[in-house]
Order: sequence, then structure tokens, then C-alpha cells
Amino acid sequence: MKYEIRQAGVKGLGLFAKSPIARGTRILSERPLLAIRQDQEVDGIFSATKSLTQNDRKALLDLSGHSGGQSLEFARWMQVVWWNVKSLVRSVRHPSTFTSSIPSPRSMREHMTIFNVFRSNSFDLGGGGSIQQAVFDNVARINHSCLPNAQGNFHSTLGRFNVHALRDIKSGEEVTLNYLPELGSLAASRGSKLQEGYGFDCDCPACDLTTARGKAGEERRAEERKRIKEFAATVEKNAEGMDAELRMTKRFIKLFEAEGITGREVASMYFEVAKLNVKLGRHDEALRCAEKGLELDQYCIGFDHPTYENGVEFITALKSKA
Ligand SMILES: C[S@@+](CC[C@H](N)C(=O)[O-])C[C@H]1O[C@@H](n2cnc3c(N)ncnc32)[C@H](O)[C@@H]1O
Repeated sequence: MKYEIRQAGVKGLGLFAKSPIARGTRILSERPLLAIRQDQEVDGIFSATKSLTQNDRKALLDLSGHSGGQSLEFARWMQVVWWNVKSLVRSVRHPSTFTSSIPSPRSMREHMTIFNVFRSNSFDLGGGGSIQQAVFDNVARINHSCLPNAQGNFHSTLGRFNVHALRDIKSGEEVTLNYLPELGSLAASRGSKLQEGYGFDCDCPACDLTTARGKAGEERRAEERKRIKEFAATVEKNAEGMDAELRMTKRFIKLFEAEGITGREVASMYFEVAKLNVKLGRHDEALRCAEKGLELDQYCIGFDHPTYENGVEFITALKSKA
């Protein structure tokens, strides 16, 4: 095993490298402990929990769960109460299950715990597969950084969530993931989302605005956000919309690279730029960008991922037209 789970100070438990881990290494690969479809939400979470083995249920309840900020907590309680009322109505209609389904303060508290654990640890798997959100036992111990050294991606064919090293990780270093989608957001916006959803203040180098590094990153992000707003306001009127979109995406790539962010979000932008270049008839540039995207993908999702294979096909098609 390349990692161990141990105390990470105020963060609770965390996942640490047991020996040096090279960029691109698959650090762990896990099947879901609990999975639901997109349309299931509360119903799916509670029904799936019912069919867990005792060990898996214990593993789930052992995970950390944050109740969310005030408004989230209230909304979650409403959903739990509503779900219990619905179960009661169902039980009255089907009396054989009546006694096991009576809502009680204890059962509601347990449901709230399960709900909080799910919301604090689940990943959106995307990709339109049958499973849309899931919790993974060891992945759930990975703490957050806005400048993570690892990235998780669901591999639909394997039915596993894989975590890859985005850069070389030293022995003893903590492995981190970004809990938020990377949108070039500013520290305050990221901070309120992390506080509301997960209950902590991030102290990563991008969030520490007392340092030159933190300030420079924040300024770059603010500048790019201003530009994207201007771009969004004018894009429809712009006769060279595609060219402008291409320039904007390239600027975002530059911003992320300056921040040291090199995951799937950047790889997908390279492919976007490649596709725009194809439309603009610039095949050599398209090929160069797609190859760059594929190079990043080999590290963050691995050679066996369906998205990597799509990238290879895209490049093969480009080469055949050259
Ligand atoms: C998915 S869990 C991560 C594992 C968790 N530390 C544990 O003990 O199981 C998310 C929770 O970990 C803590 N956490 C994650 N990243 C953190 C960070 N950068 N700083 C402080 N706490 C963090 C928060 O309590 C958050 O709600």
C-alpha cells in the first residue's frame, strides 16, 4: 500500500504517502461503499444504507460528517423529516413493515448522521453512468487543498474511483484533493463554500493571502474573472466568437498552470482549444493542444481510462487528416 491513514492535526484523519509517489501514480482505486443515482437523493441514500452489511454500515457511520451551515442544516432536517413521514405513510399502507419504520427522534438523528456523512464524503461521478454519486471508504479520508497534489476520477468501466498523483509526492506528505470544481474562484468564494459545505477554513497556499504567493495567485484569478465577465457580455455580438473563446480558454489554461493546477480540468481545456482550432482550420495547433491534453490525462486519469482512450482516438483522427 502506498499510503496510510492517520491523524492530520485539526483536520481529523488524513491520507499520507508511505513512500515517495511519482506523478501519475494510481495511489488508490476503490469501489463505492454507498452509491446512488442522480435522481434518488434522500430516498436513494437511506435505501442504499439499509442494504449495507453491518461492517459497511459501521465504516460509513465512522466517516466524518459535517451538518452544513445553518441553511444547509435546516434543509437537510426538512428532507429527513419528510422522508420519515413518507415511510410512515407507506408503512400504514403496508402494515407488515409498520413497526420497523416508525419514525422516532433516534431514527431521525441517525438518518441525519447518514445524510451528513454522505454529503461530506460523496463524489459526483459524472459521465451519465447509472451511478451518479458515491462514497468511497479510504478516499473519504483525503483532506482538501485548493492546490491539491492528487485528483480523483471515476473509471466507469472498472466501476472504481481512482486517485492519481498530479505531481511527485514526498514520503510522509499528505495526499490532498480539491473538493470544489476548479473554476478559478477567488479565496473568499472558495472559503464560504468550504465553510458551508464542510465546516473548515482552508489554509492552503492559495488561500493564505498574507503571502506573496497567495496574493499573486488571487490577483491572477481576479484578472481572469474580470476578463471572462467582459467576454461573456460581448460574446454573442462578437463576429469572431470562436477566436475569442479560444483566446479566453487559453488564458484560463495559463492561469491554472501559473497556479500549479494540472488536473483533468486543464486537460479538458486543452481538448476544447484543440476542437476550436479544428473548426478554425488550424490543424497543427489543434494537434499540439490535443497532445498536451493527452499528456496531462496520462497523469490524472491513467492510460486505461475511457476519456484517455477518447483522447487517443481524437489525436489519431487529427493525424489522419494532416
Ligand atoms: C471528506 S472528510 C476528510 C477526512 C476527515 N478529515 C476525517 O477525519 O475523516 C472532510 C472533512 O475533513 C476536514 N477537512 C478536510 N480538509 C480540510 C482542511 N484543508 N482543513 C481543515 N479541515 C479539513 C473537515 O472537517 C471536512 O468536513
